Amino acid sequence: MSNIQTDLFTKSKTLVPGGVHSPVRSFKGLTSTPRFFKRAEGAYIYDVEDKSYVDFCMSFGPMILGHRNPIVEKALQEGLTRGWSYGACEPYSLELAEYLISRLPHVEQLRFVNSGTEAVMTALRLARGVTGRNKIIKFNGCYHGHVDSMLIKAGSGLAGEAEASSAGVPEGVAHDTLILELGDIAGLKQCFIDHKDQIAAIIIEPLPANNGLMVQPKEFLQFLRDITTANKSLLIFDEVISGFRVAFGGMAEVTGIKPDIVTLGKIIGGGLPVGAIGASKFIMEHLAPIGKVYQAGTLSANPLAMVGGLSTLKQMTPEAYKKIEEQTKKITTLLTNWMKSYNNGEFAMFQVTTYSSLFWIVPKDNVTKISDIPANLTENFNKLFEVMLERGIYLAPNAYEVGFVSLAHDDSVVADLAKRLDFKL
Ligand SMILES: Cc1ncc(COP(=O)(O)O)c(C=O)c1O
Ligand SMILES: NCC(=O)CCC(=O)O
Repeated sequence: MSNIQTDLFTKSKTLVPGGVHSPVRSFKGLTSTPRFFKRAEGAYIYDVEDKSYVDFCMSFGPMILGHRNPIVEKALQEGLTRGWSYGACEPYSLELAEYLISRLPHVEQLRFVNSGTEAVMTALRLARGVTGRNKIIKFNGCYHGHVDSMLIKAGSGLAGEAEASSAGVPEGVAHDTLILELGDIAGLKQCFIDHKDQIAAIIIEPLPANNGLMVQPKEFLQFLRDITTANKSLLIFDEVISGFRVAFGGMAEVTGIKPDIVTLGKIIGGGLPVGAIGASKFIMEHLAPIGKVYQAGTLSANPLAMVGGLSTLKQMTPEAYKKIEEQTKKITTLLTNWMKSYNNGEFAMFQVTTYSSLFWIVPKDNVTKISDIPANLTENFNKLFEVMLERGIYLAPNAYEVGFVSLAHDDSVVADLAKRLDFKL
């Protein structure tokens, strides 16, 4: 590692806590220090010394077309000439809203915010406002952004920690979050008995992808739908990662299960800061200015972000989804075979769990809940990560984060990946 990178990190640590603006960038537990990147293009990201990396972090998901997609870039350049924030009504959010609503059968209205975290924060307040109840059920290992009440047994940067919960969350807030294990049907039934008429909503990542990739059986999601309906509680699908990633309509489309409220983010901004809450007109009209649930934002529905989102989504055709899944298969097969043969089987314990264009490198198959995750995951992942980094392959720097493939990961990138791994295709 060169001094240029370590010097930047040293400087960064004097200016920013831990040297990072988000903990999952920090290379915690790794031998190397964070790479500082100066530009990105297609499937590649380039550090300040101009070393290229095949990027499988892809900004943690939004860049489904790859970096600097020319159509998005042109739309953004045109957008810039119109000014980039008005704090007033504009037509660009209507176009994006119309595009989304016409394709999401469970959404009649939506509201744009600036991040997935804001979307979840609003969804929870809305669920409470609609039902007049306070308690929310969340699942161990699911991450819903850095909302106080959701930072209890959360995933992402808290995954794998003994407590997996944040300091600074008042007891009163935590009291209203009920934590269950994924798949625990008996526990859920009991919970609805113990807290009769108090549960506002169940929130779940219908494809949990923040504690590794813990694919849930459809029957479990259907059970959540049924038990919430039976108890007049709401079902919130947090599709910040899975929305427009696994299919245009996310896991709601894949499973045919309709949530009452959906939270969106990442891809719907195409790499600019956007989140959204969507639901029926009845639920959404509980929001101010019509309803009594307050929600607001200076930069909400930022015109440039709206244009970034729409120009991204318009390129996600059924063929595009087919293509990205084909490329993911090629990449994960290559990685699996390489790991089997590398250095006398040093990484042979790993396999690659894949769902659509997401993947997770893990020493076990069929992980559906936290207790299935092998204890040796981080130790082995950290070794693998360093080898990959050295060879110019950038995974998210944490064993519990998933890998993201983009449409820019074409066959030439797959061939280059093989070359970087010294692996014959
Ligand atoms: C499922 C899920 N919900 C919410 C969030 C929070 O989104 P943001 O980081 O944009 O605040 C994330 C972020 O990774 C997420 O994966
Ligand atoms: N899977 C977790 C994230 O995407 C969050 C990224 C961040 O908080 O920086």
